[in-house]
Amino acid sequence: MGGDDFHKGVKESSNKLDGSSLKILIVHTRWNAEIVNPLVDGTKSSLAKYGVKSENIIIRDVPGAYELPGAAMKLIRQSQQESTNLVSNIVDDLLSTQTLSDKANVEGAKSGPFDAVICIGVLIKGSTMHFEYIADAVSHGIMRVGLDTGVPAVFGVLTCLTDEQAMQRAGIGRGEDKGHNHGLDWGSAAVEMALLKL
Ligand SMILES: Nc1c(NC[C@H](O)[C@H](O)[C@H](O)CO)[nH]c(=O)[nH]c1=O
Ligand SMILES: CC(=O)[C@@H](O)COP(=O)(O)O
Repeated sequence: MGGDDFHKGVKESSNKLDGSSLKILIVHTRWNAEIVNPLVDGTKSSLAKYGVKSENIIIRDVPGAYELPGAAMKLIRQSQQESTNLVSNIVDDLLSTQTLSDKANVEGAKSGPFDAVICIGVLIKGSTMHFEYIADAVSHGIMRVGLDTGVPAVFGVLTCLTDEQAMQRAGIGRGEDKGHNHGLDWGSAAVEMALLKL
């Protein structure tokens, strides 16, 4: 597989997606950084293409893929708690004399909870069953993050049998055909799911 084969099933939304109001979390691994970093770059460029402001893209890193679901859950819960605290502060101010805008007005980055999370990592099969167990746990874990928090969670973890397979899917293949950077698809999926409504 190569070239256009990778995203045969990926279809951009037919709707015009405006991500300018969104706050997106990216959690990526430090394992296989030489492949993960291009995937993060592809994701960021896709988010920018849909209007997501750079100050509203929050990026954190973890050791490996196994840490992705826990980190995403922890950071989303923190953002939701901060949002709750902000609302209660505003209510307190409504009861006092302070103006609402003094509290609600946050310079720069958008405050409040994340609108989507993108978990990025690269698993490459070794000589034991470690790969299978991590891949299974991480895919179910990231699904749990989305379902338990209500924040759309994009599965940005490559599960590859060889380095070249991973490099191709990060758009940095060794041959003439560099492949397709799947981060481009993960960014658009995050924006589309963040904006999904009735
Ligand atoms: N082999 C790979 C790992 N292994 C490390 C685990 O993800 C985890 O960090 C460790 O077991 C401690 O909990 N991680 C990757 O992201 N990619 C690999 O290929
Ligand atoms: C995905 C992995 O954990 C894998 O790279 C570890 O390699 P091994 O199975 O040879 O220990």
